[in-house]
Amino acid sequence: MIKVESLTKKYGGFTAVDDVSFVARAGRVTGFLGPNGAGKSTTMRVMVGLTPASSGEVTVLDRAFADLPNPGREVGVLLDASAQHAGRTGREILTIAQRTMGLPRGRVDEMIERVSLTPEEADRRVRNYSLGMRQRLGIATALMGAPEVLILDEPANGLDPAGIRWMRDLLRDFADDGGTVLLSSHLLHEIEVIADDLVVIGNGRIVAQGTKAGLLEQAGTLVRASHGGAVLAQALGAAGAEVSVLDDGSLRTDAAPEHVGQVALAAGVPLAELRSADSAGLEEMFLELTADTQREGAAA
Ligand SMILES: Nc1ncnc2c1ncn2[C@@H]1O[C@H](COP(=O)(O)OP(=O)(O)OP(=O)(O)O)[C@@H](O)[C@H]1O
Repeated sequence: MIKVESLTKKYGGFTAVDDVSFVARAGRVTGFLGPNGAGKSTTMRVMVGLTPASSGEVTVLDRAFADLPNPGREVGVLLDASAQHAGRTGREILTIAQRTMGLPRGRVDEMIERVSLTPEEADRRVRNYSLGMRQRLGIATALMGAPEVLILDEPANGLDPAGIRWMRDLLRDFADDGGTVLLSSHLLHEIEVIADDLVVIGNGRIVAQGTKAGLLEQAGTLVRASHGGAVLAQALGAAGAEVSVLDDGSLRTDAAPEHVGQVALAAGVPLAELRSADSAGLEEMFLELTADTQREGAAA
């Protein structure tokens, strides 16, 4: 389990992480989601003792990371796949990790195989690795000590579609075996398939958190009128529903689809589409929640 309590991180006068609290539980994959610069990496860096907190605290398995006697055996960390000595081979990097953690030598080959690097690739210098190969090497290092917790910053970066599926399966199995997985992404679709819980951050603040199912429910209903969208929005508002207008002119509302259908019928508005919000609805909600932090000013 990872517990973040009222964490604040300031760089001079700038608050990168602002009173953030959440828990990543054992047996579950927690997706840490937010646009570029939202504060995900900073939170994770504090988590593993690379950056001191300005206030608040983070515990991993009920202890501060610095107090874990052999951290690699308890927490697997992948923050920056490129932060490796470029002149070393993948095998050398894994061997250093294996020795530091006091593990049997055979563990290196086991991990190389686990992340599907070929022996020839493992003997190549990291400067010649593709980004996807670096990620695989980083995941191999993180898994080396058979930890209970995985903390991964944007692990899907650079992986091809088959690699992304491979990683999903790996993380799913890890959580199903009772492990805790926290993984960050700026792309909802990248983690929503695998995450059980989501923590959404924007501008250093948590803007939503909960189970994926609960957040999907909150994402409500999507409705698109053939014409008369404004009339429908007004009628839904008059019926006590919350309504927001999306970029394509469709509406997102907290009213149930059945209720929306009744309101549309009463208002004489023909519908082109009516459905419970699925992942597209979650994406819209994510964009709305973090709208003021999106550089492109996306969302309604
Ligand atoms: N050492 C530092 N000094 C000053 N500001 C920093 C420092 N490290 C991070 N920041 C700022 O803190 C904010 C949060 O950065 P962070 O890297 O945590 O975001 P992120 O959510 O991981 O973004 P991305 O998805 O782009 O990786 C950014 O505005 C960043 O510029």
